[in-house]
Amino acid sequence: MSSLNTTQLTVAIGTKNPAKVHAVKETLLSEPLSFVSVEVPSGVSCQPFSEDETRLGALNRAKAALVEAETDLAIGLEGGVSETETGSLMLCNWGVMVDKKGKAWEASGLKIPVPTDVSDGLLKGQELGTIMNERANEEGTNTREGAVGAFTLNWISRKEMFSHIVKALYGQYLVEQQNK
Ligand SMILES: O=P(O)(O)OP(=O)(O)OP(=O)(O)OC[C@H]1O[C@@H](n2cnc3c(O)ncnc32)[C@H](O)[C@@H]1O
Ligand SMILES: [Mg+2]
Repeated sequence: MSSLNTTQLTVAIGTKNPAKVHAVKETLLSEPLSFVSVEVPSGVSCQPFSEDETRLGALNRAKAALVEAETDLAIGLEGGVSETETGSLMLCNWGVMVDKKGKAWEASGLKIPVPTDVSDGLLKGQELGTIMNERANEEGTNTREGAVGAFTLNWISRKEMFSHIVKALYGQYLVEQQNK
């Protein structure tokens, strides 16, 4: 595992959701980076319903956060669902990192089937966050363990899942710095 061999860089995170913010900060803790989190629009629907829409949401967040916070780099993370060929739903998650020169690095994360009782609600137009809160009988599950936590009995948390994406983004960024 390599590190960034340069002076301190600033990184914007395009959300205030702690599950995402902590995923970025904790994963990149040892790097010469400082972070700022900013609330930005995803530019897609509240409940993205395809890989492409989820990926675009992550890209839009990254671009908007870079402009808003005027940082060297920015990261956008977005959660959604995608439909399989047989009509069932999968949780899907995307991340995009951008720099000031307009370069972008992207990665998708874990995909896991959505149980039918949850997908029934999604297909009726309900948001995943709302369904998961009702199921758990508490608010804000999307800021903690998330749906992926509920579907795996917390063997994988939302933060951990996004952390994997952040590693993939940052690793690709480092490869490009090395090849310069
Ligand atoms: O504040 P932001 O960054 O928007 O955080 P969010 O939890 O709303 O996250 P997304 O916008 O990326 O997620 C899109 C939708 O999918 C829901 N969602 C996605 N993944 C989820 C998860 O693991 N647990 C609960 N809800 C999730 C979420 O509530 C939104 O309705
Ligand atoms: Mg959201």
